[in-house]
Amino acid sequence: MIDRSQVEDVISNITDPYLEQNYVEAGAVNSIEIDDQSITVKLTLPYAAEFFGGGVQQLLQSGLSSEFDEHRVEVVVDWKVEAQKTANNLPGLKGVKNIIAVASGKGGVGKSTTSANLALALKHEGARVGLLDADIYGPSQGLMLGVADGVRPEVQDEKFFLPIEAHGLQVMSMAFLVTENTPMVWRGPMVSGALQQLLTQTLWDDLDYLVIDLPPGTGDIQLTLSQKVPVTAAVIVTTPQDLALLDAKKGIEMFRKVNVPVLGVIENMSTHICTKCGHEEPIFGEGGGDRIAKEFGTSLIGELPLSLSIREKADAGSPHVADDPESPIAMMYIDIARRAMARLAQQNQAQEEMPIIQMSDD
Ligand SMILES: Nc1ncnc2c1ncn2[C@@H]1O[C@H](COP(=O)(O)OP(=O)(O)OP(=O)(O)O)[C@@H](O)[C@H]1O
Repeated sequence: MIDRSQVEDVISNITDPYLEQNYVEAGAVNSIEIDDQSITVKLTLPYAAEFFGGGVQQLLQSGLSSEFDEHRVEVVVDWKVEAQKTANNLPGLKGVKNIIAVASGKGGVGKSTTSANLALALKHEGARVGLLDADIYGPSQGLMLGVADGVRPEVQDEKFFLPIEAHGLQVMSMAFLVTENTPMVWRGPMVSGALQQLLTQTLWDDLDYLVIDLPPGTGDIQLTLSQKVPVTAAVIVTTPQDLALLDAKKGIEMFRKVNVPVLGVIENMSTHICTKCGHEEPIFGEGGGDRIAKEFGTSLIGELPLSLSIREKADAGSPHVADDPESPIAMMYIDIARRAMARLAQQNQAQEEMPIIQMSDD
């Protein structure tokens, strides 16, 4: 009779590319049932994996079937996103399991485009996702997600906003509340107050992830927001130029200072792909994102090319992942989303593994 440890041995030879752990050490094995004729393994991945889960199932199925060829092997893979601890143990937000803040050291690096595509990529894998445009100085998510001009969120009980649905995301933006005729002059404290109101007075409906597109920069506003908003973790968007990298470093340092875990760095406009011949060239230099990530003890979770279609699709209100989810560029965003989800899922694990420092009086 086969015993459980033999089955676990086979499973522990298979490493999840996003968790970078095998499925036994990742704690993903739910149950193993063995009898004379059959082996049934149930796995629960800690990140949304509507598509990727199928590949994992096949890998395990073939691995186990070839090892135990006298048995009928059945592998079932599902997924569940758990709420992770919030940074600084702030009370979480109703209806939201995890908040991912997307930040950049400076403006114009593609933070908003990346946030939109990242949110859509999380949704593509089956997660329930919200997107909060906190880029109060230049809110662009409404346009990018094709929300028609003049659309306003419904108000419930004279107190709560219902987020606007766009491409399957629950979206909220200050741009939905003001008109071109009522421009706002924001001062620091007003920004964080308004943003907190947007966050807490929106009725988010059972979200696995809320992506927050933060205002660019690493000044007081961003610092206050990172301390007051119950974020789970942050990602930093940068471009490969030296100056942008320098600012990205400041971003990482800022989150460190306020104890917000950084899931990693996304390098945008990494290379240029020629629309005529398809040749790919690193016009802004190579490997910068990777270097700063390593220098600051985090990692590069993805690179995106400078691509005309990324800009065109975003400008047209239908970002790449929504418009062409099977394309190589959409796959890059989806890959980044999976890596971010996997890192996030490992937050509590990492915290649990941290040594507890005992203080004594003597
Ligand atoms: N990978 C890319 N390839 C081509 N164009 C891109 C890419 N990423 C973003 N863009 C374009 O670059 C411009 C700036 O992008 P975006 O608004 O997302 O930047 P941002 O960092 O959010 O800017 P800000 O901080 O000023 O709000 C947009 O026109 C967008 O379509």
